[in-house]
Amino acid sequence: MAVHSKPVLPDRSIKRVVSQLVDLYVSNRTRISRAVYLTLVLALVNRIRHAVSEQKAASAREAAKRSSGTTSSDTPDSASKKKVELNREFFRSLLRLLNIVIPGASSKEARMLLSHSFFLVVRTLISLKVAEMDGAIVKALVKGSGKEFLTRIVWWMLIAVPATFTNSMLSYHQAELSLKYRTRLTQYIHDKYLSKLTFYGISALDDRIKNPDQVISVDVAKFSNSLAELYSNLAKPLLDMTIYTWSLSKSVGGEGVVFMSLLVQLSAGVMRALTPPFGKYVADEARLEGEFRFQHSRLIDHSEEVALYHGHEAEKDTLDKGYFTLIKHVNYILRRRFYHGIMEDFVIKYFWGALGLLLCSVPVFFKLPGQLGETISMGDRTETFVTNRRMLLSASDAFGRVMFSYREIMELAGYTSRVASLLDVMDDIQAGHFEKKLVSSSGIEEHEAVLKGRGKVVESKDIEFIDVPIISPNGDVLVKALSFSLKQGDHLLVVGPNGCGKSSLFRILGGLWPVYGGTVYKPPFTDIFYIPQRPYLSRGSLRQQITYPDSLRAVRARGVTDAQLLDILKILSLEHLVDLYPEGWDAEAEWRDVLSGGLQQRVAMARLFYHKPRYAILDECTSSVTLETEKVMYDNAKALGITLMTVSHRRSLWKYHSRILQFDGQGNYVFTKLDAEKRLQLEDEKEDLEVLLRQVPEIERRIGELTAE
Ligand SMILES: Nc1ncnc2c1ncn2[C@@H]1O[C@H](COP(=O)(O)OP(=O)(O)OP(=O)(O)O)[C@@H](O)[C@H]1O
Repeated sequence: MAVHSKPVLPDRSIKRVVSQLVDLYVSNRTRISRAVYLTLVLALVNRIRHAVSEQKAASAREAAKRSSGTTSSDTPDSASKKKVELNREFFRSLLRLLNIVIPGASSKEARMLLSHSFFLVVRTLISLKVAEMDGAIVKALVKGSGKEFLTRIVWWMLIAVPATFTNSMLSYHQAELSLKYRTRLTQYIHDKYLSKLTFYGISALDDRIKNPDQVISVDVAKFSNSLAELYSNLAKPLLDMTIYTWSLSKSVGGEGVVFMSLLVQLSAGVMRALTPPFGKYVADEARLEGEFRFQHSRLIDHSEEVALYHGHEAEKDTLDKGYFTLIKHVNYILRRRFYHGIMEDFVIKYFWGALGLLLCSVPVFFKLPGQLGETISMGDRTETFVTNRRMLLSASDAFGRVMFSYREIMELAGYTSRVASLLDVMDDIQAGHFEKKLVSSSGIEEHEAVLKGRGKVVESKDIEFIDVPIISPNGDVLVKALSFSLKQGDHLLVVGPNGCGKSSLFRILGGLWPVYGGTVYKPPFTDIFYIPQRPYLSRGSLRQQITYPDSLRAVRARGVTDAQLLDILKILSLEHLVDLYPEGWDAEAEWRDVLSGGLQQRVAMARLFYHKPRYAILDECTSSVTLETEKVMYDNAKALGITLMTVSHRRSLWKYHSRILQFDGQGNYVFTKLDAEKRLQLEDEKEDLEVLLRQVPEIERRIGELTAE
């Protein structure tokens, strides 16, 4: 007897335990389902809380770092080459840009986003309804009920009206949002870029941003587009996923959905790990595009010089190199996208599709508690299947789009990094912090220490430098400590060999370069006018060339008439310019090409006569005009009471000055009164002696020959 009972007992008890467990599960199914959902939601909330606190800690660390004066990555060019990842840095940058493009809850952008979101919800609800109607149509077909079928078709057509309107509205909103973001961002950048001489600092004093033009014109547009697109591509699928999964779980059971979601999550995790860093690729591509464009604009700017040198082959080499570097990179991205696309397609379309079908079959093969049970007819079963399948397709499509949007997010990260870097660098420059590759000659640490120092700038009527070093942006010390003073009416001549720092002195005076030490007393910026060797001719009318940077309204506000402007032109024998084009003063042209070098210098002088500043810096600005014109220019400038500060190698200009600052190119200088006549006489004598000295060997040789004879 005992022989029979031994194997049967455990079997029975296992069966009993299993059936008890199943009963227990079925009776508590709703509660278990809720518990599973609750656990998932809690885990999600916890994760978000953790991420937010991490973000806060990182921001605090960064703020502390900034206030202590160090930068996050002190290597030059770090902004353009830094890693692009979905990390804290990305979210910080994105948040900053979001605050700019959507400035507040009541802004136009926020309102449009709200209305966009409304239409996104409407579209999902319509799709849900369509899925149900789909099932009902098939059910009517299976049942063979023609009347019901036709009624359903009419409803189907009716729902198409709001559906198509919603779709068009979504596309319109997306394009409009992208445009609005771009406008906000461009305005913000323009305000910053063109204030406090930031545009100068970016190109001359800092080398982190190579092509600000590319970032402002192209990358900002791409960022705005990408952001607007991503919202639709992310918000809609997320909403779809939630709503469809919820509806599905009602008919196929919550556990099934949770189980499938876990599988999908797992495969998504694997996919993410295998996704190449597309964000970095995009940032690199944008940088290479910028460099290629820059090479082209250089060629346009210097076309005449290149043509005269017959330098087209050399330029072609440079352009080809730029282009092929870009194309090599783009090809590399294409190849990575190809392999990634295969994997993405397989997982999203086929693997998840199969999982979906399995899920849809649940109500067909298994009887779920709460279901209608035996009363399910063929038509109902078909309807459920078709509706579920449709919802599942939409849900998996939504999930697919969320997954695909990972790549879009990475691309957004690329543009975010480019645009945010520009903003960061502009902030740094406005705060007086520059990063530039230092000269490698010697004592980089010493240079770094000097570059960190700051001198004092005091506004005053006269000009005075007290122990001010002249240091180039890459740390080259041109003069260790310069001291001189200049009263109004003391005309100063600055001389010295090339590269000794003559123009740099005026860059400090003009506020372009920082004062690294000592004290500078100087009049306000508006009292000093600068004329360079190659005058800048702006885009615009002839009148604007004379009055630049004053606008027509400013000219009229000053009470200056065209007749007065013509008088200025007459002084410089430029009155014929007004007759050059039928439009006269309003004629617009590319003046840089229309006017010769000498004419351009005369126009620049006319500008000086119009502005009549207290001080004028004349940096080799008469190199292309005749001595007579030069005389007219200087005599008239002095007659207007302008104190002149001239950089020139021309001796003919000495007589207009009473002070001289002479650099020797070795870091030394002399500042004295200038008696032009005496100095000219001395220079003449010196030159005569030098000629004699050069003849001495010849004379000695001749004497030797004569003695030998
Ligand atoms: N933006 C810049 N970045 C780095 N170095 C610069 C920059 N501008 C000028 N320098 C350097 O500073 C030094 C002095 O230049 P500066 O223009 O003052 O010379 P200069 O005495 O006026 O010469 P020149 O008579 O040839 O005009 C040069 O070696 C130049 O290369």
